[in-house]
Amino acid sequence: MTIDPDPAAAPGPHAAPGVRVRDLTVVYRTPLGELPALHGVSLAIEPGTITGLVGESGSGKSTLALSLLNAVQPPGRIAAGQVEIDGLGDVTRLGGEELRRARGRHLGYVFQAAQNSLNPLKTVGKQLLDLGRSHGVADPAALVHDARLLLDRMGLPGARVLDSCQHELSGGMRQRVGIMFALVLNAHLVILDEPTTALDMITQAAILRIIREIHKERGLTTLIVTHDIGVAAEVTDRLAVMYGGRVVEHGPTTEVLGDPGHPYTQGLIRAIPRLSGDIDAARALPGRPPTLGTVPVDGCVFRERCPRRMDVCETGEPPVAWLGDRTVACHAAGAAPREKEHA
Ligand SMILES: Nc1ncnc2c1ncn2[C@@H]1O[C@H](COP(=O)(O)OP(=O)(O)OP(=O)(O)O)[C@@H](O)[C@H]1O
Repeated sequence: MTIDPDPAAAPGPHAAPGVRVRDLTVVYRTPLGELPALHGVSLAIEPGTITGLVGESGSGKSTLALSLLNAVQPPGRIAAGQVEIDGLGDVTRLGGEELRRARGRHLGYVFQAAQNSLNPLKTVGKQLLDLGRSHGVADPAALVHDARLLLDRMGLPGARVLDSCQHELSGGMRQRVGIMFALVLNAHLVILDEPTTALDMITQAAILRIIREIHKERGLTTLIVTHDIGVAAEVTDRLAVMYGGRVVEHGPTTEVLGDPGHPYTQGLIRAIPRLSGDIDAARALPGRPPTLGTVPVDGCVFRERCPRRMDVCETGEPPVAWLGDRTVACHAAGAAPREKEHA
């Protein structure tokens, strides 16, 4: 595919960008006032990796993913912090035309609601050409060719899908169309929010494999949001675990899942039968995750559900401790022998 040169495009065409999120706070306006969905989040996404964002519903995964595109919508807003992306700078300061061009060309994305985000009145092919035009693609035929190949690769009849409108496609087909749109402009930072939730297990496994292949072939940096630890285990190199608007653990996926350092990660893993190996050993995490209105203001946000709660957890925000290559935000991390997965 040929794309006109973009003077604002600083990174080399094949450079996988790194991302540094610093002290990011995002608030939503609620009847109780503005409340933080992300509270001082810092996270470094390494170039060339597939990073997974995991955590229960409401932990802030989608809000963080949207922040990387500076796409948090009212009643939400980025209240503090930066999102520094190699080649783009601090995207929280981008707006208007600069931001529009960054999305699509540099930042490919598919949001959670992608199954329903197509224009119902236009064929997929027409929408593809609109996308190409709005991003200055010089060779529309090559764009269509690339899109068809991507769709074929994901097990869809590419030519027919391009000629179809949204209502002619199943939820799983639409989801794959969304992934195609995220990849077709050759962006080097790709953000996929729950990319495979509408797919059956076999198709899901195939799509995850293809996402990984394309990630490698093109030298991408990829962020995948999922509530499914199995998906994260299958496809990611690194894992960031979120709870109550914080990243509580972050590191290589094999380490985070193999020897979780945060009591919340330990609980998440124990709750999954297929990783625990024994269905009887799977135990749901007691209690429920907090909502915006119930996240504790002081101390550790996880303490109400934590089996290792100490006095200091009531008042002190947990410091970030390094465990090898990993960060763990817990007062107890490293202080005592950790629970084993089946303990
Ligand atoms: N438009 C909004 N208005 C008010 N609160 C919101 C809005 N969007 C999200 N929130 C709140 O912000 C918090 C984080 O939501 P977010 O969608 O980022 O979490 P998530 O981990 O992606 O959840 P899920 O897995 O259910 O998508 C939640 O408490 C949610 O209720």
